[in-house]
Amino acid sequence: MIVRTFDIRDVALVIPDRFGDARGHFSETWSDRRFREQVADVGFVQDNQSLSRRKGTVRGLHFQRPPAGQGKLVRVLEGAILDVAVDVRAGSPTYGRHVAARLDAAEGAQLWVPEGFLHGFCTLEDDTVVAYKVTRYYSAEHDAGVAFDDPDIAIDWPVTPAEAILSDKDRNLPRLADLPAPFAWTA
Ligand SMILES: Cc1cn([C@H]2C[C@H](O)[C@@H](COP(=O)(O)OP(=O)(O)O[C@H]3O[C@@H](C)C(=O)[C@@H](O)[C@H]3O)O2)c(=O)[nH]c1=O
Repeated sequence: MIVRTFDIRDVALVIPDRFGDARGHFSETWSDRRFREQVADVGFVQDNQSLSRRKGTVRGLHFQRPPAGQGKLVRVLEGAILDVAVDVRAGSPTYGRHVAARLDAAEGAQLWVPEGFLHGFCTLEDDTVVAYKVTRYYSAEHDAGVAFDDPDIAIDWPVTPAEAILSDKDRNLPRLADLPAPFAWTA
């Protein structure tokens, strides 16, 4: 397993080993022991999966407010995404900055998005299936988000705001600066 780090502390790109043979390949996509030792000492309680039918679908930027904050380990089963994590930990030297990584089914790379980050993605192909493990259960009352095209965050999405396919909920999210407190984590 290869673990790549970024300028923003605690986010990581995880590339599991793949063992290929004449049939195809085999991969341990997550191991509790290895993940705790090499990436983050966290446990996961829920697995999520979404299908986005159209290329250019944007989901995000989402998070759950404390105390229901979630770390997410994101991977792609079919298709490809640009996956984004935005640091919103109060006091973090990289507050408001983000990392963006291409995740696709062909390579099998995963993005570790810790608690205290907004998360979102844009599909790069039709019929893209995203799967992710989360460290806390879904809580509708703590569910919150920030506009994917917030100019203060300035993510270089592969689609324009007019082209992006969004849920009604995501179309009406506030900017980070306008997010009602309390929302922040301490770095
Ligand atoms: C996220 C989630 C949603 N739901 C329900 C609520 C709603 O009726 C339906 C669709 O929810 P949403 O529109 O929020 O789904 P979606 O826009 O795909 O939300 C997801 O986006 C990505 C970027 C994330 O990071 C996730 O944590 C999650 O926020 O599924 C659950 O039952 N459990 C869950 O864990």
